[in-house]
Amino acid sequence: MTNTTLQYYTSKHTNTMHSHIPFHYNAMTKPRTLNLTFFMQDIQIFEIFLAVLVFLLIHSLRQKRLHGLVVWPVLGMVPSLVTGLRTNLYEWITEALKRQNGTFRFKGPCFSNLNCIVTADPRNMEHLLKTKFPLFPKGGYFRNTVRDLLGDGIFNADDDTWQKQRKIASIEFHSTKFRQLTTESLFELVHYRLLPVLEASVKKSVAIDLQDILLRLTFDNVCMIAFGVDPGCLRLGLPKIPFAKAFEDATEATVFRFVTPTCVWKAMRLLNLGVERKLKKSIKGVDEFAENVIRTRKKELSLQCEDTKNRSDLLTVFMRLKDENGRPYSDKFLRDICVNFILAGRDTSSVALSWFFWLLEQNPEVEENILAEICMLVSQRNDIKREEFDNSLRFRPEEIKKMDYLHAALSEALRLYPSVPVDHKEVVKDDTFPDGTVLKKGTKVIYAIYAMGRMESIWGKDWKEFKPERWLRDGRFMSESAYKFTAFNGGPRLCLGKDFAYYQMKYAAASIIFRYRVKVVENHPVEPKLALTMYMKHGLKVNLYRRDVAQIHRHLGRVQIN
Ligand code: HEM
Repeated sequence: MTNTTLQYYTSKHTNTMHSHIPFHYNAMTKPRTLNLTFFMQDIQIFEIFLAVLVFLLIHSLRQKRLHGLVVWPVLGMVPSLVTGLRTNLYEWITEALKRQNGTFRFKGPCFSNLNCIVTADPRNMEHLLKTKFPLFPKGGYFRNTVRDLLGDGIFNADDDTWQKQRKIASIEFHSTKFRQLTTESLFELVHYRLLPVLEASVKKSVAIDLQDILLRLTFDNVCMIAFGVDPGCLRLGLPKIPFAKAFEDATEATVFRFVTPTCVWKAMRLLNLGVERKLKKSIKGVDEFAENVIRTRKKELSLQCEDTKNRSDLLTVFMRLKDENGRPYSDKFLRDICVNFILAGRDTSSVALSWFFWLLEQNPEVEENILAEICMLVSQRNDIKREEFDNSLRFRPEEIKKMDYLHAALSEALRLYPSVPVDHKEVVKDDTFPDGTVLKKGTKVIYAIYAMGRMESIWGKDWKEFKPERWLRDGRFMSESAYKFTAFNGGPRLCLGKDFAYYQMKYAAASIIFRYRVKVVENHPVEPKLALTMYMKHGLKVNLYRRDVAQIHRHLGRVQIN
């Protein structure tokens, strides 16, 4: 660079915005001249950098005002999402939705599969789940991502394949025989397995992971309903069960696909690498178990054993039926049906119960009210004396059904901590949401169930409070619109197991609360895990203490005893 050029730079910079920068030029010293040149170039780069930064800042603030989140060039909203992932993603979504009046468009990099509409607006929910139901199937993206594990089962199916399964399963779920199966299997599990495991921990004075124990309970229970087989996860010693482990690994590895670019996980599957290798292995474990049960059941059915005639589990029900061509359903289809029901009922009730017990500890007045309701109901029995109310008490189905306050408390826990925190649909035809959001064919829609339970516009100013009373009118449980309280989905795809889930949760909760006080271990961290279901990331470590009989009798004393 010549001196003239240098002078040009010098005068430009000293005369304009950088006149404040100290600058000494000595034409006799060549190396100094060079240093100076670089220094000046640095200043230019710095200027450009500063200008870009200011531009980005103004642009980002404008975008944030428009979209609720900062939109970066190329990366879109991904940097904000990373912040959410490092803290609590569900809270992050909730805050973004609150800023944007219930709906926002998430913009990811154009090459990613992250672009979607996120909503928590009840008007949109009704539109999505009921009014325009055919326009919003699960869609190809979801189906392809979970097909290896779920096949063509109810969770993963749309249109005719879904309708067929839904119809048969719905008839089955409402049949007397099935209700009998669910009540009896739960009774056995609670009294002969759950309570002995809990009592053992009390005797040894050791803390237990209540979430793990409840997961074992619901896993055994749903396997009895779907396959008619008890895997025996919930037993003293809490054994490792290969099928349960394979199922857990397979779901975790499948979830991983949602956060991996499609081409990447497909390449990994092809090359049998990493998580995909684990997924393949665990699906093999699930399949082997299913094949074995299906083979044995077929044999039993062909022999017309007396035992099989009374079976009302889903596998046996579907095995007795024929498809539209008059042929028995294939083994693969039977496997898909059972695996999907296990997924649906495996962890949803147990994680809901875990959050419920955690909330209960912070709201002792709610626990007292539940205990009072239980005592009031059992005191109405005319075949038992007050002195006989002890650990051996077993609730009757009609008593469980009448536990309105407990029902309300569980609904309140599900409002704040829904087992399925977010769900997804795909748009198959251009449409517009009632709130004016334009939806193009192929757009993914995420409905934020967790956020919906925390909207002041839906639940009022006291939305933060754990308040079962908000569900009660004159002491009776009053359900809320499925498009405001979306924990069980709504419309034609409303959770099929909702009634059973409430019965199961109420039975297990009442049986525990009647006998024990549940105390969370001091400083035990409680936060949600990122998964399809809202697990507690570190489980729920608790100590159990036998309930004081005097406390039970105090409640009983307040009600009329026969
Ligand atoms: C607290 C407990 C439960 C909650 C919060 C819950 C929630 C849900 C939700 C949100 C869906 C919609 C999922 C989707 O389509 O993406 C669903 C569907 C379903 N649930 Fe549940 N569920 C619970 C327990 C159960 C249980 C115990 C069973 C069965 C034993 C069950 C069976 C089903 C089935 C079969 C579907 C699919 C319905 C369809 O697509 O037509 N659920 N559930």
